[in-house]
Amino acid sequence: MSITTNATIADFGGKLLKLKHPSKACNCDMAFNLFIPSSASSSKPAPVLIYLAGLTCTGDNGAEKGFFQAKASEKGIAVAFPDTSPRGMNIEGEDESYDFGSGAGFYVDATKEPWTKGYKMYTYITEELPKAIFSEYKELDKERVSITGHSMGGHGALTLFLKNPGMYKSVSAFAPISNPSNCQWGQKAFSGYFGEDDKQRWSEHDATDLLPKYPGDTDILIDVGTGDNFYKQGQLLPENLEKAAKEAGKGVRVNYRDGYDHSYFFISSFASDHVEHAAKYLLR
Ligand SMILES: N[C@@H](CCC(=O)N[C@@H](CSC=O)C(=O)NCC(=O)O)C(=O)O
Repeated sequence: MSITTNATIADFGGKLLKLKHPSKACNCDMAFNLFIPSSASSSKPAPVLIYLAGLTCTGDNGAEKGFFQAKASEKGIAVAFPDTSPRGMNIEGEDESYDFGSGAGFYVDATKEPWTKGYKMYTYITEELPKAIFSEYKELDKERVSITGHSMGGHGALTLFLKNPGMYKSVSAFAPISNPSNCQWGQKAFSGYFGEDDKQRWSEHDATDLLPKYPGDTDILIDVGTGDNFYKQGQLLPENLEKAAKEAGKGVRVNYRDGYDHSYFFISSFASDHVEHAAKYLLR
């Protein structure tokens, strides 16, 4: 699987690569960004933190506005910033709304036509992208991977971690969609990608349902802004995840950040805390 380098940008002592590769899962070329710290080498490979972005985003948003690289460079951690959906599938309705279709893959494998044609972001993030990255970049360590994400990407980070015990060393999230089966964004996405009636599958991609079933302890870090309009509208529902954690005796720490909104100003303000959280597990 070949990766094309479209740009190499000096960044916090390391390099930010703008990349593209053919994806079988998504049935199209997928772009992504990859930050490699200067400390990474084939004899001392760097661990990787995956950052999953939210609705309307590409792999550029986190790389250009998230401010992860400062702390990642200091800690010697690489950061991968994938896209949020396949692109250009020519499916009717694909570009009609910001919260479904292009830019809104929800990190699931669609089971409902016509979305099965390429909306396989779960397989892409858990299998295909890591395979491509680790076969190309010997300076990165495939045994040490953590995951984080924002909003829809926070949902992705939490569910991929909880569905795959051992795949990721740690998880954290910024303003995650924490209980998608019970909010408008999640209901629209799951109805479209899985069908309205397949509630079992909805539950298999819902962090609040998955957490109690996770084998073992968790140490999940979440930040949410109290000025976040999507939080106020009930799209995020972190309290439901906290309640599930309390009942199941799992570790989830939600920091409610006074006055912060849903934007990259919020993400960049707390990005270093999330890299530190990943570092605790990636570097031990
Ligand atoms: N256009 C939409 C709002 C879209 C939006 O706010 N997207 C967020 C993620 S929301 C959850 O996944 C985002 O990260 N946007 C990109 C950015 O650079 O800020 C609307 O009008 O409501």
